Amino acid sequence: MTEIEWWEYDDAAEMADAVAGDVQFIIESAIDARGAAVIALPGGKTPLPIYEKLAKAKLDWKRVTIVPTDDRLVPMGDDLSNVTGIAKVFLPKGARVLPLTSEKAADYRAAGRAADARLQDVHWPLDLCLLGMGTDGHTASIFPGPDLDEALQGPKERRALGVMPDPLPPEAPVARVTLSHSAIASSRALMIAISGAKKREVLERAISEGAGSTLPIGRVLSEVELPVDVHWSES
Ligand SMILES: O=C1O[C@H](COP(=O)(O)O)[C@@H](O)[C@H](O)[C@H]1O
Repeated sequence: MTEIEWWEYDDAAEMADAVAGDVQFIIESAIDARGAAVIALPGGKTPLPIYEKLAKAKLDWKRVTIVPTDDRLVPMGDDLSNVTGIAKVFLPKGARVLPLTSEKAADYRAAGRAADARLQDVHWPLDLCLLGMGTDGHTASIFPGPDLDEALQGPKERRALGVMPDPLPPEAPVARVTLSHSAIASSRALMIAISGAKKREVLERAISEGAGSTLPIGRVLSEVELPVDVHWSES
C-alpha cells in the first residue's frame, strides 16, 4: 500500500482553492520541464468548484491537454457526459480537451479500444491524475462487473478500456470508458478529491482492506506506488 496523506477542508470552496492551487503548480512544473502538460480530470459533480477555480489560473492553457479519467457512453452535450462538463470550463481557456467517447463505436468495448488508440498519441505518462470516487467505491469508471479484472490487471500499455458496470449505478446507468489501472498508477502525481462523511467512511474502509477490498478504489490504491494526496471536504 502506498503512502496516503489526507487534507481536510470545511467546505467545497476551501477544497477547491487548495486543489486548484496544487493542480496549477503541477501544470506549471510540467510546462517548465517538458513544454506541455497532460492531466486527467474526473467527471461527476464534486470537482466542478475545483474546475471553476482552476480555470481562473494564469496558465499557458494552449500547452495543456485534459483527458477525462472516465466517461459515460452518452452523446456529447448530454448532462451525464463528463467530457462536456470539462470542455465547457476549459475549452474557452484554450486547453485541448480529448474525449474518451466515440459516438460511432459499435459497442462499449469498441469505444474503449478507440479511446485507447487516441491516448496512444498523447505524451505519456500523465502529469497528474485527479480521481473522484462514488459512494459505492468506484473510481474513474472502475466498477464491479465483467470488466473489472481487465481494468485492474490488463496489459500495462493499455491506457483505456470500455466497461459495463454490474450493477449499473442508478445516477448514471450506462456503459463507460475508463482509464486503466495502469494508466492511473503510472501518472507522475495522483490525487483524490471527495466530499461528505459517507465517502470518507468508504475510502477509509477501502484503504484498510487493501488488495482484498471489494471496493474498486481499495484495489486501485493497493497497487499504486506513488504517494497519494486525498483531499476531503466535509460538505
Ligand atoms: O460516475 C462517476 O462518478 C464519480 C463520482 O462522481 P460525484 O458526482 O459523486 O463526484 C466520478 O469521479 C466519475 O468520474 C464519474 O464518471
